[in-house]
Amino acid sequence: MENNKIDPIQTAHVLSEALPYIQKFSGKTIVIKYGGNAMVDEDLKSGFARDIVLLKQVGLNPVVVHGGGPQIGRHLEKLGMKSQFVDGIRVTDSDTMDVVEMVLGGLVNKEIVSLINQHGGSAVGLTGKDGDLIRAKKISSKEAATEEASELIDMGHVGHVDSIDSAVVDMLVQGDFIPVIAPIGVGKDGASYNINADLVAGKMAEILSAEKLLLLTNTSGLLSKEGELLTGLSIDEVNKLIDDGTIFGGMLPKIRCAMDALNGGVNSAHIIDGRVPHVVLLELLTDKGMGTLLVRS
Ligand SMILES: Nc1ncnc2c1ncn2[C@@H]1O[C@H](COP(=O)(O)OP(=O)(O)O)[C@@H](O)[C@H]1O
Ligand SMILES: CC(=O)N[C@@H](CCC(=O)OP(=O)(O)O)C(=O)O
Repeated sequence: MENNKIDPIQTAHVLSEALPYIQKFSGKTIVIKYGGNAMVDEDLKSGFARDIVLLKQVGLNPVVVHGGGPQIGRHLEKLGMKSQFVDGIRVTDSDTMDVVEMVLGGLVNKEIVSLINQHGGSAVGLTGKDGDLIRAKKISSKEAATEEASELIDMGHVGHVDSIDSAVVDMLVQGDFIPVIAPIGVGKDGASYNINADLVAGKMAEILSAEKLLLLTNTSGLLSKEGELLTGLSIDEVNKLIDDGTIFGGMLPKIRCAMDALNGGVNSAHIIDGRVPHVVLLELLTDKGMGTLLVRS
């Protein structure tokens, strides 16, 4: 009887608060990166899927790009395989690539698709191979090198986005489907590439001229060394935080891709806490700004 405690007038007020946002974002594309660390429990996953359906229902065009790093890690562990990371990027040999493709393109992608469809949406799952959506190029050892590393590491099947042909995504959006994209790219020779999901989401937002890029992760946003939430940051401020080590690990590709998306014309990028129920609705359709907002200048 939890619902009895909620003031109905307050509920109506919250619903009414959504109107200007629905009007502002109607017909606009919102790219939502759903990180593996935000897929914490069944209720959260189901709530996320429901919110995506709601966005579509009120006229926004959500495009989901998902990760699944922890899920890949768990499956590699079951198989007795180890992972090495360089700056938050997984070194991916051929055997690891097989597992990445199975977990991201299979398990994780289809779970999200299925949840969205259970809530009345029409989701279609894709990897970058479908419709030649994401062309990838292998990242070179030099590109992957960190300042501390004394030797160059071959990253194997790790790619960066060479180009995106959004035809298949455009077709799905026009047909009122919700695209759900796994971050696997295809090389010129047809080989699979493992691409950090943040990078795919950033480029996808740019190519689709998205209004917003939302990055759902497992922190309340970008934090200072003292643990305070930072927001309204410009590119210069972010660069300083990278240089002084405030931003590290998995946050590095996230921040870099958000900055690239802003430079590429996306209006705003937000790093938000995917562990907060309905964080997508809170960010998009209420007055309460969530997490870290990144701006061009
Ligand atoms: N300045 C920072 N603020 C918040 N998190 C940070 C920061 N620097 C590094 N991180 C790390 O980045 C992680 C988020 O990246 P990642 O684990 O790759 O998430 P996801 O799987 O959602 O992409 C956080 O959990 C945190 O450990
Ligand atoms: C090259 C690379 O590191 N790829 C990532 C792809 C998944 C991902 O990005 O998942 P999250 O968003 O949940 O971190 C990986 O193998 O973990």
